Amino acid sequence: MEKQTGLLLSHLLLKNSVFEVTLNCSHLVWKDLATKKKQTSNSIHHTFKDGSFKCIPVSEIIAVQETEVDAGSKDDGKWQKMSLKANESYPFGFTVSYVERASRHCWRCADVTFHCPNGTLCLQWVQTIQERLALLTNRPKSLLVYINPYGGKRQGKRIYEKRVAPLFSRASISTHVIVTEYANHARDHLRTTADLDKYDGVVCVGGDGMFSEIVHGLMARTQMEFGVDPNFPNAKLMPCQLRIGVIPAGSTDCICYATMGTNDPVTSSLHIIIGDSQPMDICTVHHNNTFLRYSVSLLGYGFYGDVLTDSERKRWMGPARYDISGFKTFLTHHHYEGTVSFLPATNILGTPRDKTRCTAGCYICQHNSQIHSVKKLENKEDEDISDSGEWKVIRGKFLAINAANMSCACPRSPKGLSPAAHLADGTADLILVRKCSRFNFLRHLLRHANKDDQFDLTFVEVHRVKQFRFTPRHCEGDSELNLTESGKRLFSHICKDHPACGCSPAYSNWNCDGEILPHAAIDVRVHCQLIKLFARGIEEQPIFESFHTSAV
Ligand SMILES: Nc1ncnc2c1ncn2[C@@H]1O[C@H](COP(=O)(O)OP(=O)(O)OP(=O)(O)O)[C@@H](O)[C@H]1O
Repeated sequence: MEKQTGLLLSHLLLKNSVFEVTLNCSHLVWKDLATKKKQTSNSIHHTFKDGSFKCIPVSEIIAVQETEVDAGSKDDGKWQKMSLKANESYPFGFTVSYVERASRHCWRCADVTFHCPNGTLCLQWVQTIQERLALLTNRPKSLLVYINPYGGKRQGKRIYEKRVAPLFSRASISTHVIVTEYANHARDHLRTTADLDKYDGVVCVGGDGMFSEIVHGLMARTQMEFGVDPNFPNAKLMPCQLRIGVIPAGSTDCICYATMGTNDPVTSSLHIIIGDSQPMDICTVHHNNTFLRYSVSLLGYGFYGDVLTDSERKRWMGPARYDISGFKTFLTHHHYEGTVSFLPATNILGTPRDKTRCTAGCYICQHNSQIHSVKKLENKEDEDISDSGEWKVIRGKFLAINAANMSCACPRSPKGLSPAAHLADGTADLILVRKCSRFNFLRHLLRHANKDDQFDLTFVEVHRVKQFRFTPRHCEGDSELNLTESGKRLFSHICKDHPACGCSPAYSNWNCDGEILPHAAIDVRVHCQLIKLFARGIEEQPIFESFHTSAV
């Protein structure tokens, strides 16, 4: 065995074979000595699959610990077949737990147990790997965890206890767990009493609503600490320091799909453990210079507002309520009149019609956020916003007005509302679906799930924006309308209560990340990278296929 500048190289026993095991600053590699010759001549993928060669980044090692050699025989039947001689020659063992990629962006925690000829060597391996892990300062050591026991199928507590807590414990992460007792419990605790200095991150176990609670709590706390008044629409909001982890246990889990490509609790846990970091933009929503809410994923007026309003009355149905309310809202086919004004995002990379997607290490997010940072440093952030000449105004009748801060992909809509939207580029995609026939609207909706472009329709337009405003017609300074205002409001309620009525109500509600806003007239502004998640964006392909050759 040699140890040179942080590198270990040993011949260790793995199952029945002797492997050459090496550790350098960035990778742990093991090769079956018996098949080493074959590896150099054959396809590396083949040798990878048969277990005779493996290379893992140190950054994806979860933990390492000494192992009772006898324990190995319980794990793997093949071990028992090992010759007595080999067993006697390698009486010490250590187990490395690491991230392994499964299908559909899912990650698993895999274990490999190496057997050593002596205790000193075994200890040296364990200590050296632990030293390397200790150098990874991005990993959380202490987490504050909120569990919503009523999200989704009410499995939050069970998911955490059975699938997440054991992984945190294996990675030696300490946790303080709070099971929420009422809606907004987590938000209020974070905003006021939580001792945030004690933690390296906040984890929520629940759905998108629970994530939104955490964002609101952390954002409120951060702005309070820095003396920023969020009621001021042009306030320069301060970014939250603590990263947020999301363990999916909700109905839609849009945030997990957008940031990890799956809603698998183990995958989320592993992203948290290895300390991944994915910045995200946040929208502020104001009404008449009063702060209403933050939005992270979707703001939807018209169709998506009506679906949410209806589905909230059907909470008892569980996740099925979205399909039923969606179908019902589609049939009612209401349109809404109003004015949309927006500030297009200019001088940046990317458009909503791009074929490229926001993926792990997204170049567009990096590039555009740099432009934002430079403007911020030069205090020129508001230059384009104050230039009223750049604002565009569209007045009309709309079936839906959506602002997507991310693709909003989920199993119901695999491409998402805006497939090319970015998580952290400082913009949102504003999608306007004008009044059209029910058939045409169905064509648009169906295109969210097939290969056709949902924006390539005459009644649909999409704009990448930094800021937008919506004023429903009944709120516009129109004297004729003002006279009939109260009558229209009453009329709209009658229509909403009786969906069979053919006419459209005067106004819809805004669906803000699954919450109904109390006002239809809103001002929205995108803030670049205000929060960070324990995630890395969706990986395009299993990275082991690209890194293994250089690492060997
Ligand atoms: N103990 C609790 N009792 C009642 N409501 C709660 C509790 N804890 C959290 N909530 C609220 O429940 C709402 C829904 O929770 P959550 O987002 O976890 O699940 P969901 O709505 O089923 O999933 P999704 O948001 O992904 O559709 C949230 O808005 C949250 O504020």
